[in-house]
This record gives sequence, C-alpha cells and structure tokens, in this order.
Amino acid sequence: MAESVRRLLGKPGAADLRPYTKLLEPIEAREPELRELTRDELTDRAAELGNAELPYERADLIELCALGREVARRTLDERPYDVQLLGVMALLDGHITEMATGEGKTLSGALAAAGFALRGQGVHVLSVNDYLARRDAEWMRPLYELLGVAVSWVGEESTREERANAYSADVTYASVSELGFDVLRDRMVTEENERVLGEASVALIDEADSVLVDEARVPLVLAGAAESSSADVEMAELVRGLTPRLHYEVDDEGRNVQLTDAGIDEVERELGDIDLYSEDDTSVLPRVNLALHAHVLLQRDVHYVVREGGIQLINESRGRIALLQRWPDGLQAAVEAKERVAASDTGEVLDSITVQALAVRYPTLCGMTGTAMAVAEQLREFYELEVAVIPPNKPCVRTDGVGRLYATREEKEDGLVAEVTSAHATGRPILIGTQDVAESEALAKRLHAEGLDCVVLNAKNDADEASIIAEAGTYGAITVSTQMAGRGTDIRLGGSDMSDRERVVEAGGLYVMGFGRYPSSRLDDQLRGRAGRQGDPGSSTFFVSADDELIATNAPDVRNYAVNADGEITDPGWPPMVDHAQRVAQGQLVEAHRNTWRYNKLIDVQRGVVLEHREAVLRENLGDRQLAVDCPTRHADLVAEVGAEEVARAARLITLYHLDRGWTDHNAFLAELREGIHLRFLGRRDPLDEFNRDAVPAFKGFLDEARARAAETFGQAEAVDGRIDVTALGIKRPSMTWTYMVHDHPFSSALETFAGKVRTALGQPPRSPSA
Ligand SMILES: Nc1ncnc2c1ncn2[C@@H]1O[C@H](COP(=O)(O)OP(=O)(O)OP(=O)(O)O)[C@@H](O)[C@H]1O
Repeated sequence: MAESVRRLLGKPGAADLRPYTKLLEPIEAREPELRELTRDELTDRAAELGNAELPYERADLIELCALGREVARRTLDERPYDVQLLGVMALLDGHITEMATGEGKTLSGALAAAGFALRGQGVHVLSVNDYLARRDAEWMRPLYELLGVAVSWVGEESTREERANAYSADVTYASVSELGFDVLRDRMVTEENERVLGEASVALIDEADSVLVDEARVPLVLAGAAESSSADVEMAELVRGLTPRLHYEVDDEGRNVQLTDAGIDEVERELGDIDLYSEDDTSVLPRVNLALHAHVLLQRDVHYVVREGGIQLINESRGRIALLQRWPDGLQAAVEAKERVAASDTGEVLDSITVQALAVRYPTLCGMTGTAMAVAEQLREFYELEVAVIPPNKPCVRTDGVGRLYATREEKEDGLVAEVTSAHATGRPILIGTQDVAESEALAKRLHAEGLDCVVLNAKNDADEASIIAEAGTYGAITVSTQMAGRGTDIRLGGSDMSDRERVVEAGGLYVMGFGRYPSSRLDDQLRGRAGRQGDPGSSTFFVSADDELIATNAPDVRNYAVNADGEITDPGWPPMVDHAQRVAQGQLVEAHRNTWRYNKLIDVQRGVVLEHREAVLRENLGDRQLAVDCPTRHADLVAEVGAEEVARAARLITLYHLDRGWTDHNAFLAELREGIHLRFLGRRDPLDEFNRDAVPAFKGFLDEARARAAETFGQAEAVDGRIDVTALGIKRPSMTWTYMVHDHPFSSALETFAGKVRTALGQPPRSPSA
C-alpha cells in the first residue's frame, strides 16, 4: 500500500476517514466543469445545496467540497488540499478534527461552516479571542460571499445592535467569552426583542481542546452594578511580616497554605490579642486566610502581572493576559492589597455559565485543533465527540529529540544556553517555550548576558504577538515565549515574507526548545508543532530538571540516577519516568474537571427550572396570570384603570425582577456553600453530598417565594396617568455591563487537596492518575 494511502487511513481510536477519502477522487473530477462557471453560477450552485436537510448525502457532499474548493481558489487564491477537504467532511459529521499547525484550519473551518449554513443551520465559529474572531471572519468573507452565505463577527466593543445584527448572519465568529456574555445577558432580558442571539444550532470551535477541556470548567460570570471593594491592607501587611515554615506551611503541591500554631499566636498577638477562633467574630480568620493565600500561593509574573496600576490575571492554559478575568472578589482584593494597587470595582454576580455548559447548548458541536487525540477520552466522556485525525498535507519531517534531563535547574539552564549558542551560530531560528512570564524574563536576561539577542513574547506584550510570532522564523532569530496555544499565527521560515527561506531551510529550519515540560503533553505538542510546518525541516527538544515542579512532585525518583560532569542524567531509564510525571499531572486536571462538572450539573438543573419559568413569563404572560390569581382585587382594579395590556407589562417586569433577584441571591448562596464546604470536608463527609444536601432544599421553595414576593410588590402598585410606575416599586434592573471569567483554581484546588487528605486519613491510597 502506498505510504500516502496508508497515512490517510488514520490512527486507531480515531474516527474512520475512509468514507471521506473515497470522495476525494470524484471531488477532483468535478473541478474542470466548475472552473468554467461564472461567479453567479457558482453562487447558484451553492444555493441548490440548500434544498435538502443535513446530513449531506454522498453526491451533495462531493458537490459541496468541489464548489468550496473552486470558490476558495477564486476568492483567496488558495486551492484547498485534499486533507483540508477531509477536515471539512469530518467537521460536517460533528467531529473534532486534529490538524497540525499551519495545515490551514481556518479555511477548512470556513468551508464546513458554510456547508452547515447552506443547509439552513445557524453557525457560531468560536475563537479563543476577539482578534482571531475578527481576523478569520474578515479573511474568509470573500469565500462566504461567493457561496451566498452571510458572515459576521462580534467583538468586545460591539454594541447591542451590532451584536444582534452579527448574530443574525448565517455564520458568526465570536470569542467564547463574548458569546458567554451574550448568552447570559439574553437570559435576563425583560422584552423578547432585547435578545441579541438567534437560533444558532452549530458551534464550530477553534482550538477545541483548549476550550472544551482546559477551560471547560471556567465559569463566565455576568456581573451587575459595580461598587468599589475595600482592599484589606491591614491583613496584607500583617501576613507580609510572617515567616515561612515558622508561621505558615505550604503543602507539597503548593496549593494550600495554613498557619502553624506559632503563626496563629503571632497573628492573634498582632491583632491585639484577639482569639482567631472566637465564635463571636468569625470574620477575622477568613480575612487572614485570604491574605495568606494571596501572599503565598499567588505569585507575581506567574499567576498575574501588575500592569497599568492594576492586577491582570494570566490565563494559565494559554500564557496570556485574561483581561476580563478575576479571582472571586475577596481574593482579588487581597492580591490588590498585597501589591499595593488600588482596589478594583466589584460587582454582584447575576448569573454564570461554564464554558462547558456554553458548548453543550448547541445540538451540533464540532471543532478543530492541532492536538486532540491526547484528550480523545475526555472529549468522548464530556461531549460525546469523536476525534478525526487528519494527516498533514506534506509529511512532517521534523525530528523530535528525547530531550535532556539535568539534576538541577541551573544545570538545565546552562545546558539550554549552550545548545542555543551552538545552534544560533549556524543561523537557525530558535523558539524557546517557557512555563511562565517570570521564567521567560529571567531566561531572556541570561541570554542577553551571554551576548544572545532575543525577543520575548509573554502575557506582558501579547498585543504584539502576531508580529513577533510571524518573524520567529527569520534567519538567526531567537524568540522566548510562554505557552503557544491559540497563538493563531504560523511561523514561516525565512521571516513573514519568506524572503530568506532557502538559507533557513539549509540551516535546518526552526529549532524549538522547551524549557521544561508542561503539565500536559498537548501543551508540549503545541510548542513542538511550531516547527515542521507544511513539510518544513525543523526539530524540537525539551530540557527538564529534577528540580522542575512537575518532576519533583510526580517523579522524584529520577534523582537516584547518576549524573555526568555537566549535571546531565543520561541513563535511558529517565524518559518514561518524566512521561509518567506528566500523566499524573494530567490525571489531576481531569479529576478537577470531573469535580466541577458534578457540581455544575445540579446548578444547571436548577437554572433550567428558573429559565423555563422565565420563558413562560416572557412569552406566555405567566406572571400576569399568576398575579390575577394571587391579588384578584388589585389586579381587577388596575385593569379597570389602565387596561389589561399595561397591567400585563407591569406584571411581567415585577415577576421577572423577583425571579432574577432570587436567582442572583441563590447563586451567591451556592458560591458560598461551595467555598465553605471544604471546611466541613475535614469532618470526613463527601463534599458533593454535603453540597447537594444544602443546595437542594435551598432551591425547593424558590419559585413559590419569587411568586409571593411578586404578589407583595404588585399589591402596592399604583396607577399614575394611565401607567404603572414600576421603578417606584423598587424594580430596578441591574446594569449588566461586564463579564469576567473567574479563575476556578482556589476552590477546586482546595477541594482536591482536602480530598487527598481525607483519603489519606481514611487509609485509602491516593487516586491513581488515570482514574
Ligand atoms: N490550500 C491552501 N493553499 C495555500 N495556502 C494555504 C492553504 N490553506 C491554508 N493556507 C495558508 O496556510 C497558512 C496557515 O493557515 P492557518 O492559519 O489557517 O493554519 P492553522 O492550521 O490554523 O495553523 P495554526 O495552528 O497556526 O492556527 C495561512 O497563511 C494560509 O493562507
């Protein structure tokens, strides 16, 4: 069997590509005829595809791909490769396609989106950020237009009208957070026509693993009227004076910090001989704990940066600044106090939705990424999605080294610098991936000190990322970067204009070096994948040390191997141990994901009940009907005075107000419950049971209570000049102006840590990484 055919048969465990490959020949056979068609004729042919339902039958699928190819050639001057068409077909079947960096996912995705749209489905193409949403929509616009498909995009700056217009297009590009914002806001409208989202039924997700797995449990939060929170400067200063190990202890994983007995004494003394555990004032201990958490566990330039006089979180799975992201309010204020910056505004949480819940709203889900196979099981477990591994257009000739393991971090750095020096002497462009901002800066400093000029790309300058990345393949370039997921710009050899390509190819192409392994093999692969694009030469290798957190925590035994004069461990036994360490870390992330999912399931059920009820109030006048029963006299009097329509309007606003108000309060209760539950955990009860035990009864009378409150308010309604003034009744809608993504870390990590402790206390073995 020819190698090219063997490659096309796909990997075990992945979706079968054979049905698609069989269509490649007939698709190609359509080409001569389609080339002769005028633009209008092409558009007409595309419209004809709309005369049937999904899924596409064989003949129509062939026609769609052939048309898509011709249209892309004419409008973008890019004739989609066979493998890109395989990607289109797999997406149309609702799969996650794995396509390597630079294989042209943007074009594949656009053709698939158009395919769905031609069959009458509304499509949302979800990107990881606004920049990519806009860029891709504009880039693909000529293609969509020729196919007769309306395309649009939404960005952070878009107004309500622009959003409504954008979502009414057949295909809308948006970032996950903007979409989340609109979904949450639409849930709180008081008039049906205030909604901006249409009826999209398909979500096509770019960087699908990052969104569906890494960020699945991140809640997007809709916040209401802002007010200023007060920074707890007193506590920040107090914990600043404490001594590690003497006054507090951090657990091995660096996820939990606790005062020691000496620390408790010290804090009590500093606060004027109070009793931290006094039943009379329970507010002090949480304040101390927050300040301690902020002081010890959240590190500047790792978890956040201080920029423009404020704290900006670093999104750990992408190494970027997460602009709208903040920690739960108390913690955010504690970090602000620690860094002595002004306290930022806080708001009341009106509602929230996790990225996962956002994704599963769509009847059809599909997506693309460079690295999906490694999370195939999770995609199946959480989303019932299959992965289709699309082979590269040209075979990948990149060589991936086993890597090097050193005993200490210093030796690792020395080893890397030596390798950079010798590779740089040949003119090869080098890309170094680091774990965090602080590390990227320290390494850049060292390289400069060695006379090696380099450019740094990290969360502090991510606005320039597209241009920095575009030039990373220039002859002699050295680029130091934090994680590469979702960077969305490919590295062309010889610079963005490829003018120097030959020289760079001769030198061996891009050399990717990882400064430490990431907690997930996918992140390693994303970094590696930057080299060897479209059959380019290139290589990759990772430098690790026994001191690296990942290794020290999960594979401490590597220390038993002998080291050579450079501090390098050369025994062939080490690579599997490092791989194992990474698998353990991955297992912990999956477990955390499962945990959040379990909590959210219950909350989602409750939210579903409220939303269904809300819908009936909005569309079917349920509030009015209920109030006519609950306050018959008042209702009748008001109808006589101002008419049924005006009463129905007021009834709707009053009922929705109390439903939303109740849900906001219930949300706050659930959040507190979740955060407080780990304390009870020490009592060795299952936290989820505990959570359900309280959350279920708390919701029990929810709808009745909202109804009773509405009746109470309605009872006081007065007619003035033929109208019912609801604001006079205290019905004021909160301003829903901003959203943020909460970092899930503090709670879930505490939960996991406590879970570990409980298991140990019960004499159970720690859970295995693959569990
Ligand atoms: N069929 C084609 N013919 C020629 N060039 C193409 C074709 N398809 C895509 N390209 C080009 O390849 C480059 C990479 O495309 P794209 O950015 O979509 O890749 P990607 O798979 O999304 O990579 P990344 O993982 O970096 O986001 C672009 O410059 C694009 O114009």
